[in-house]
Parts: sequence; structure tokens; C-alpha cells
Amino acid sequence: MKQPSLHKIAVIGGGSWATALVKILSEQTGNQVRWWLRSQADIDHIRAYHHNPRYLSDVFHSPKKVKVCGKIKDAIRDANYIVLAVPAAYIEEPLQKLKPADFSGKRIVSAIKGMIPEVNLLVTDWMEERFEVPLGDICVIAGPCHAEEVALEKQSYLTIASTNPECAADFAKIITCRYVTAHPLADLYGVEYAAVMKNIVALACGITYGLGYGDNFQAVMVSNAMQEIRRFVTALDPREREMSASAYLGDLLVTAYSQFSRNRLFGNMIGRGYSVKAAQVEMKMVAEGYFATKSIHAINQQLGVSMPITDAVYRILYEGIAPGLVMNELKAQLR
Ligand SMILES: NC(=O)c1ccc[n+]([C@@H]2O[C@H](COP(=O)([O-])OP(=O)(O)OC[C@H]3O[C@@H](n4cnc5c(N)ncnc54)[C@H](O)[C@@H]3O)[C@@H](O)[C@H]2O)c1
Ligand SMILES: O=P(O)(O)OC[C@H](O)CO
Repeated sequence: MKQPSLHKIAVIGGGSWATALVKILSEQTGNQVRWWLRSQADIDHIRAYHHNPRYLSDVFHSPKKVKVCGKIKDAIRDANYIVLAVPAAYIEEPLQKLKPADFSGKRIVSAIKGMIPEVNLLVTDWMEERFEVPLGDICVIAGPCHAEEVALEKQSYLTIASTNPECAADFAKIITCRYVTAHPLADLYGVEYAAVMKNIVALACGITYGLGYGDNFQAVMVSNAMQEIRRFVTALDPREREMSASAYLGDLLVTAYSQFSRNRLFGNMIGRGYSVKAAQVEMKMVAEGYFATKSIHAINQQLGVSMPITDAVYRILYEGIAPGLVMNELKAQLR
């Protein structure tokens, strides 16, 4: 696909990551962004005051570079890239009226670190199945990068993964800006599954902290989790991959340890005795790991990989077993 010099990029989503991506992508002179958000009130606010009232509200969005759209078709019509940044559990709704023809000739970029819960599919596979987008026209944005730090323009790194090296390299160039460096990688599935699974690990870390476990335990759990992710990803897509690279290990570490992690925060509330419902109500943001736990657990019913950490989180969140009891049993399985 020949790349134009002016990149028209549609960003779909109104949360923190979409807001950060709009900021990053509109930094480059050659990029024009059309931004779709679900809430009309938020759209009106951004048009009037040039910042998102709900997420990262200190970030200014230049009206010259960023056009806000209430209709998704207006956002994607002329776009050569469509960036999806809505949590996986809610991505179906904004896209439901679109047809495969609406995506034809466009590249799709998934910024989502989650799975479509009803069908247990990665977002890239789902886009291929549902909208007939060739896998070679899809890439994912991965790597340790919290929206909150992008808002502060702190140096961050992204990995753009695709089965098509050209697609990954092109978008890596487009998203690189003053404070974000992006590199391409050929391992689409490995990166995408690792990004989904690190959220489950962050839940586990949050739960154990909530229960009173400390840094020593967490370091062992994160090490074991890396091995668990490697076993699962290798069973699904066996190939040589450097799991200590930032797209895998780096992303796991930032989510497991950062003060900004949604998943860790959610887990922490569960560990401190909140019910799942209460934790969801309390959080203004979405913890993808909650949905991912069910999907990865379901996929593993067929694979049969040893996954003590995912199993532990599943038992707590979906079988209602007391976190203290489950983590006490997990203790015996870690090395
Ligand atoms: N926040 C980050 O730093 C970050 C970094 C990398 C990747 N991601 C990924 O980006 C994706 C978006 O996450 P986020 O952090 O921007 O989300 P968020 O938690 O900041 O915002 C929640 C988003 O979910 C939408 N939403 C909430 N409830 C909804 C509902 N019932 N129906 C429809 N939409 C609903 C909101 O409109 C909003 O867009 C996730 O897959 C996440 O894993 C986030
Ligand atoms: O760290 P979390 O749980 O907020 O997840 C957000 C991103 O995936 C971090 O790269």
C-alpha cells in the first residue's frame, strides 16, 4: 500500500489512551486527526475548550490538527489509518453499523490490550473476521506506555507489531514524536497476547498487595507470570521471541508496579475486600484484565497450559472464592 505524505488518522475512543494517542499523533506536522467520542457532551466540550473534560483534561488539542466527530463514519471516511482505543468489551458498539466496505483500503491500528469477551478473540482476529480486514493491513500498539505519562510528555517507548513489516514500520514512523519513540516488530500474536495477559498479572499483584503481601512476593509472582505468559503464547504460536523485550516484559512491569495501573488498582480493591461490582463502580476507568481473565481461562481449557496465576485470578473474580484463600494456595506453586 503506497503511503501518502499527509496521514489522515481516525482515533476511536474517548478514554485516557485515546486522549493520549490524539495528543501523540497530532504532534507530527504530517498528521491530521479525526477523533470520534461516544459522548456528545464531551464532543461539545472539546470543540469549545479543546480538552477532554473527563480524561487527561490538562492536555490541549489544537483545533487546527484535531477535528472532533460525533459520527463514526465522518471520522473514518477519508482516513488512511483507523486507531481503535476503546476497551475491547465495548468496541463492538461503536462499530456495529459499519460494513467491511467502510474499512476497505485503510489500515487498522489496535491500541486495545484486551479481547472481545463474547467470542474470546484478539481484536486483530476479530477485525479480520468481522470486517474482512486483511491481517497484513492491521497492526497493534504495544509497549509500556501509560496515558498519564504521555500527558506529561515523559519519554516513552512503543512497539508497533504486525504480520506485515511494512505496515508496522510505517505506523511506527507516524506515531513517533518528541517524547515517544516507536519501533516495529513482526510478532503480532505474541505481543497482543502478552499485552492482554499482563493485565491479569497486574490484577494478581493488586490483590496480593491488598491482602498485605509485599515487594518480595510480588517480584516472585511477576517472574513466574513472565514464564506463564511465555508458556501460553508459545503453545498458541510457537516461534523464537525475546520475551525480555519491552513489548513483553516492559509492559508487564509497568502495569504490575505503576501507580497509574488501572488493573493493579482494581485488584487492590478486590484484595482489600471490595466485591467485583463495588470495585467496578468505584473505578472511573476500565480494567481490561477483568474480561481478559475469563477469555484466557476459556482458551486455556483447550490448551491445558499450566497457568496458576491466571487460574487464581479467575477463581477470585468468577468463582467468588476468597482472595486470601486462593493466594495462600498460589503461594505453594510459585518458585
Ligand atoms: N490508559 C492507558 O494508559 C493505556 C495504555 C495502553 C493501552 N491501553 C488500552 O487502551 C484501551 C482503552 O483504555 P483506556 O485506558 O483509554 O480506558 P479508560 O479506562 O481511560 O476509559 C474508559 C473508556 O471506556 C469507555 N466505556 C466505559 N464504559 C463503557 C460502556 N459501558 N460502553 C461503552 N464504552 C464504555 C469510555 O467511554 C472510555 O472511552 C484499553 O484496551 C487499554 O488496555 C490503555
Ligand atoms: O497499566 P494499566 O492496567 O492501566 O493498563 C494500561 C496499559 O496497558 C499500560 O501499557
